[in-house]
Amino acid sequence: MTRPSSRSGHSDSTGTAAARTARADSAESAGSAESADGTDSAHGSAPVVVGTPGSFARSVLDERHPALIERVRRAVPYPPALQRALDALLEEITEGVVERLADDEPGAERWRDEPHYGRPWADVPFLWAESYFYRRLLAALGHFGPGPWQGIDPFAPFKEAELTSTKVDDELSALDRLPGLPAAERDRTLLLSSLWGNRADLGFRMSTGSGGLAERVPGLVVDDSAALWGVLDAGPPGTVCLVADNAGPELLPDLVLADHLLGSGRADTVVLHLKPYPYYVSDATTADVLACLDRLSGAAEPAARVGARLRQALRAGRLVLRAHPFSCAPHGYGLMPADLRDDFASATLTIMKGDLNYRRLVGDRHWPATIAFDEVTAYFPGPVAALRTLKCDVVTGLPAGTLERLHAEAAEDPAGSGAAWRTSGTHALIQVRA
Ligand SMILES: O=P(O)(O)OC[C@@]1(O)O[C@H](CO)[C@@H](O)[C@@H]1O
Repeated sequence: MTRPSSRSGHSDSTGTAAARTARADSAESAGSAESADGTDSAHGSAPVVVGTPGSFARSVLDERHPALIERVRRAVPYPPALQRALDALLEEITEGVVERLADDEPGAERWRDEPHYGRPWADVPFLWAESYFYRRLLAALGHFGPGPWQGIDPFAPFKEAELTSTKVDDELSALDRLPGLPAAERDRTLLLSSLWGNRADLGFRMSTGSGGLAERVPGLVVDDSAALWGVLDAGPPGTVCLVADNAGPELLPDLVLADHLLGSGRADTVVLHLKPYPYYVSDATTADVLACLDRLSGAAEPAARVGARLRQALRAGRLVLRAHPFSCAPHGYGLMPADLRDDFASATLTIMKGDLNYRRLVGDRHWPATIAFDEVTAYFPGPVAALRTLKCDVVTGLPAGTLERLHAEAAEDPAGSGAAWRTSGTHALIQVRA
């Protein structure tokens, strides 16, 4: 069942978007350390990712976005007027320049002063272009209404197919092996399940050999998990902010991890940050959390018990859902508004899930892969961890030896593109700045 998501748009509580972007751009053009996304670095700022010909970003703009329009068109029987709006968007992103939202589009005023209109989509910051593409797609499909398509999630068919697959039942049944594990192994298993869930395949299987977690560990290029638990165990339980990424196969292990943090005394409150509207195809909204709770409650034990505890935690205010408009903003967290900054500053730890949140956390830039994670997250107002499978060019905090090994492996792989480890989802990282 697809629950209509709430009506909202990208609000900007730090003055107009243009003022922020102009300030950041001028800072960047002045060569100061502050970058267009607010991330500071002693190294100054690396080049912002744009759709350079032949780049991964360009393949997303030229191939993935047009393909997504066709997937959405096939999955939902939209009427002729919305089909025509999809046609117009497809033509614009493949042959045109960035156009404004229509003046009568709900929330258009928050995008009006952005500085990228009239430029080719490939020339503007990739993070901005992707975010704006999804906002334009929802506009084309009447998501913000008024009208019969208001609140309809165009990606619901894809999310539903993932969540109802029998593979999820198999994975959830593996939870029955958790109670028998030593506490430290339970911690590790649930953390790795949440991490690899970002690869959109549940990782509860604790067994080695069958593609279980042990087999995936070689793809872990940075593992700061000990530091993560160290932050959580350093004092009395407080608030953990879990910034969610994808729904279904990623959100389920994220929710199980949240239940574990609450149940093992690592957190007295978990604030689950969601998207206020459908975004990047599978990003999780409140409707997706409710669908996951239904899925858990309908599964065999112990998954059903986890679902019941999470429902109780929601009712008791120990699990809090948050859908801040900035979660769908086309900027890095370096430009986050004050209220969101306060959330993260007051948390024992903020856990950022997934590739997009990583890009927004460190800054969507071609950083040297070995630049310290602490350095590019120095602006962040509290302890922060990233759990992410690598699905784009941006990476930081790699030990030099690891980078050399990855380059050597890529060079030996005749089929490889030389940088597949950066974008294929086969590698992952757990990074912490305490
Ligand atoms: O945040 P997620 O879901 O882990 O990954 C999202 C993402 O990898 O998909 C896009 C390519 O389609 C990237 O630009 C973006 O970072």
